Amino acid sequence: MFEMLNAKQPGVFVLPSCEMGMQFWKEALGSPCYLVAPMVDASELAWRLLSRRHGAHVCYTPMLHSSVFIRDPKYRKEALVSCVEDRPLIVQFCANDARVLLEAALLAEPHCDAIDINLGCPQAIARRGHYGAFLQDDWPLLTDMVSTLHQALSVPVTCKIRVYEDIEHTVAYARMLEAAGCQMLTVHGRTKEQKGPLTGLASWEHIKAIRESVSIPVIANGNIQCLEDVKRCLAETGVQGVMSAEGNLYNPSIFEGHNPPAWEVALEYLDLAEKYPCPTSYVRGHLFKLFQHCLCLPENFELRAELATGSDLSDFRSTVLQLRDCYLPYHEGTKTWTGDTGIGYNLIHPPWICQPYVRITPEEHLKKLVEKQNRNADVNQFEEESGSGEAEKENQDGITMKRPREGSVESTDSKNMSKRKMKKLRKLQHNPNKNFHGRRGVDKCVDCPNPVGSKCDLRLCKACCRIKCYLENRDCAGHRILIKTRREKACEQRKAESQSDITRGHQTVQCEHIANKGNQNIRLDKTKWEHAVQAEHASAVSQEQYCQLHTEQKMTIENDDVPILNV
Ligand SMILES: Cc1cc2nc3c(=O)[nH]c(=O)nc-3n(C[C@H](O)[C@H](O)[C@H](O)COP(=O)(O)O)c2cc1C
Repeated sequence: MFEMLNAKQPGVFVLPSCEMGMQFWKEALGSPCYLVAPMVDASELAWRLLSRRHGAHVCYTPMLHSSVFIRDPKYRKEALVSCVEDRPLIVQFCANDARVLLEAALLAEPHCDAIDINLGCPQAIARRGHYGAFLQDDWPLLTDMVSTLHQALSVPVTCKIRVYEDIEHTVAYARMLEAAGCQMLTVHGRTKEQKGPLTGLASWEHIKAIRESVSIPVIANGNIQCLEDVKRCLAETGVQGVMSAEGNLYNPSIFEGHNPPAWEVALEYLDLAEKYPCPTSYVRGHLFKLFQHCLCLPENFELRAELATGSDLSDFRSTVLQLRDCYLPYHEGTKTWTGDTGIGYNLIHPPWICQPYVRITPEEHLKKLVEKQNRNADVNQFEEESGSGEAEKENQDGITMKRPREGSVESTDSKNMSKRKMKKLRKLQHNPNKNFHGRRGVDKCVDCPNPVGSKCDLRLCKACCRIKCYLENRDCAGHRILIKTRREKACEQRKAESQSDITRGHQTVQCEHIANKGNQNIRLDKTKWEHAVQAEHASAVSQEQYCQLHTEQKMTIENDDVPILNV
């Protein structure tokens, strides 16, 4: 057998990393086939233990931030809670610096069986932080990170990746990681563009191609909703194991091939969460997923609100027990379930049974979007013709705006707000926390039942205060809301710039380019946006100002998730 020198213990010979990988999968992990994915806010200790009781062989921690992990002992303590039953355990980090990652991994290695690097996160936050799937084209950096861990750690380093569209390129990527010292590779068979409503199906073809080209163990991820999918995936791709995320969240017994009533696993989970506490938001998130179909039924809207506002485990337990009391007679057959959920789609099982969450396909999503746009266009045309509701008008800057209905949030001072902010404000205005009935010693906000900000002169909660400040152009020192100050600052800056007539003609062209995009959120190239943030204090920078200040720079208008400049 081929052997090589061990850098950690000179004079000792070790297996090459590919063979170490197989040995690691067999001996340290116990030849696992069923793996529970790393999941932010969801694969916490209590959930991992529940999943292990129901067939999971290996679990991952949620993704941890390597740089925060090394500098913040509190984060470290809270992020890495485990116990003896919680093995084999893989700790996942995101990172973009080999030294920082190594420092974090050295702190975590005594508590786990391997360190995983997240190379699959496709979210905007990963783009901004430069980690996850946004590192997939920086092969020298990845080689550095993987090889640094491989040489210095006493536990193996593993990676979780997404695929490229091109199979050959994907295979080359996997081989590069293997050569750098990665000892197990989890392949999520979707590209980094396949996310949110465009998630679609994962490609097992890509996973199979990787499996056939590397010698380290490969774990398949994507399209796993039930045990039949697991078996099919193992047979079709030849991988060593299969990882589930959403399938596991909606049915923690997925690997047992069992679909239990939701209250059974929910009560078991609540017991575990009592023993191994975690933030209530995680518990609430799990219960919402377990009872997703029941909570969509109109007769359960009150229980749904109860779950949304529950503040401790006893509140959650009470909601679960009420749901159980409601559906147990149907489950036991003493009452007859008609099978009509009235929620507009068909379920494989009755709604109280844990079952997969089936997303609409990207094609359906796009079709719906087009239909919605057409409907909106019809409404706008009707309103314009009849002179009612929203119609388009031009503001002083020549930007086309929707004319708002009177009395709505938009009606007062909306031209400075982005669509996203408007949506948030509208939501807050219409959905204050109606279930807050006041806590002892805490006054209610003047405008809604939420608790008042203790330092707010207006006697409002933060959400209402922000709305008031937007509408009345004011600041709130207590809530540290600086709307008036920022607007004034922006105004002064604009005035100063309009006095300067350098490259005036060029500026006009650029401004038109921006203005022609209407009052939509315009997505700008990240580095330029960051430059704008640093140089001109983002919140005070409008698109127009940005444009004036950067006339020479060619702006990229992207169609992807990057920070948004608010007008
Ligand atoms: C709630 C949630 C949190 C996630 N957090 C992480 C994470 O921390 N690290 C990671 O690599 N992937 C994360 N993912 C992605 C999953 O690990 C997995 O790759 C993806 O959901 C596809 O698997 P599935 O089809 O079984 O859901 C997360 C997914 C979900 C649903």
